[in-house]
Amino acid sequence: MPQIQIYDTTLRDGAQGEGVNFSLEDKVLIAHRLDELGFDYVEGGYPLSNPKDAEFFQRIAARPFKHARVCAFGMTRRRGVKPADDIGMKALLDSQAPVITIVGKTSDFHVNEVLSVSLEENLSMIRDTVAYLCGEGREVIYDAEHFFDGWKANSDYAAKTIQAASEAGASIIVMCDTNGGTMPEEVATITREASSKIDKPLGIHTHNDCDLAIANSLAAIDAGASQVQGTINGLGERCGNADLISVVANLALKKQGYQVLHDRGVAHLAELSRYVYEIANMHFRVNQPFVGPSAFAHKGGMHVHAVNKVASSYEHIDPAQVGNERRVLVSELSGRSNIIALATKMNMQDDKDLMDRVLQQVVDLENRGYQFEAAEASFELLVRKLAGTHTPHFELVQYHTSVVSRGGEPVTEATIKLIVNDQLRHEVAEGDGPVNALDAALRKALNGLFPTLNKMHLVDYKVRVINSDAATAASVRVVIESRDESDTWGTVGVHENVIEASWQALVDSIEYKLCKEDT
Ligand SMILES: CC(=O)SCCNC(=O)CCNC(=O)[C@H](O)C(C)(C)COP(=O)(O)OP(=O)(O)OC[C@H]1O[C@@H](n2cnc3c(N)ncnc32)[C@H](O)[C@@H]1OP(=O)(O)O
Ligand SMILES: CC(=O)C(=O)O
Repeated sequence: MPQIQIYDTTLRDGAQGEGVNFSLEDKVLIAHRLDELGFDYVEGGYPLSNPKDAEFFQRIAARPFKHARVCAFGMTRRRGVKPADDIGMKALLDSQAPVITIVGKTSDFHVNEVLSVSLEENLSMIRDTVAYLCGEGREVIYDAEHFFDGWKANSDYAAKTIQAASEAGASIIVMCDTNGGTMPEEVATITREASSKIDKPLGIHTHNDCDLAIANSLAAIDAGASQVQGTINGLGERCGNADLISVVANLALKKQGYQVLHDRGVAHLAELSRYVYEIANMHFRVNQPFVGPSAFAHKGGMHVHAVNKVASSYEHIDPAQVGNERRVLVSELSGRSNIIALATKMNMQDDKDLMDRVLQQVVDLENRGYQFEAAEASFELLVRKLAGTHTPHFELVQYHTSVVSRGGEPVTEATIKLIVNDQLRHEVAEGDGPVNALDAALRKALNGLFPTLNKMHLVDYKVRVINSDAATAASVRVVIESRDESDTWGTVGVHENVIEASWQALVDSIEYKLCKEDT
């Protein structure tokens, strides 16, 4: 079975994506995670570009990878300069990286119009650079920039560029669809043509400008490429690079005959994807294939009915194969099967009368603007309340919020009166806004009695107007996402008053946490 090398460039090409900015610490953490999961190459950055990228390689040298080879990225020598005198070469060698990835021009158009050198000088730049770095004992991977565009425009010249790199000692020639505009059938044809021109293996590096980066990567592999470059979650310049999460999952689970990473790596793809989003401080792409929270989320009543009988009826793989999980969503599109599937977690699925009442209540509440898809914790509390098994941990007597501005920064305050364990608790707190102040006052009133609340915090707060034609009398829906050390959960509140809607979602969030601790 051919082994396909997985080359990650999240830390270099991924960092070229808009809004992506990794600290040195972030880069080191991600790099080690990739190594643990069996990635073959990890490109750490461009040492000439900035001190952070240069330092990255020192950090990896101090704590080397177990499996992966670390690569430093750079371009061919500058025009008219000997490699030994080129500051780019010096930075690459100083990085001590055992692998150096060199990008060079393939397209005569780019050589003439962008680099502004003769076609011959570009060939010398490629040859000299690769030979010099190989002579210094490094493995050199050659990234042929604008490879497919160059090949279509002038295949003779494009072939000469990769022959120069190959003959100078590059270990692999990587065909780059730099502008992301190539179609899969062109990738396949050109890969076959290119492989007849050199006796080195080929790799593929694609961009997603036509939403074809993954298809193009797979097309090249089917046509004989043995390395695929890409990034976690498809981060990268413009529309991004090929998403290695999907590339790996497709190679390991959908296509026959390829070996990638090792089993442990494939089963941890969901975790890896979320880890990188978390470190990059980006939101998950909910419908991201294989690993997104919605990738195996079933909403339509007929789907859930079938999945409850045979999971494969609406799932192309078992979600556990990539470390994801099946979810059943509750909404106005639900049938009894959705409710039963969720109530199974609470062991209440056999109470048919209860299931009917829950379904009725969900449909009524959704009609009033509630949504339970992102508020599974509110749904669980609803089921417990209808079943008569929920004992609230506290009871509201009253809350009050105020915002006072005397021309400067407004001061927001909340007071709260609660009955907890038959005692009246009365607390006041300030906050950035009314919801933050309410949250602070509520915690003040409860923390002493329920210390586990210290471990929970709100991670997201969303407000949405749900019947906008009613102008200021419109209802709003508030969805709060909360987290503790092990779980994330969503709660919902709906009211004409945003504070009351927030309060409902806040109370559900805290009640859910306390119920979780009771069981
Ligand atoms: C397809 C890719 O993604 S390649 C990677 C792209 N990534 C980045 O550019 C991020 C890191 N880059 C950087 O930090 C900077 O661009 C540096 C340090 C590399 C260079 O900075 P500067 O010297 O200020 O040059 P600048 O970025 O303005 O322009 C690029 C220069 O490289 C030259 N160049 C471009 N490609 C190549 C190449 N393959 N070989 C040699 N020179 C090249 C250009 O002609 C230009 O030089 P010129 O101004 O003498 O014509
Ligand atoms: C090398 C590279 O990042 C590209 O050509 O897209």
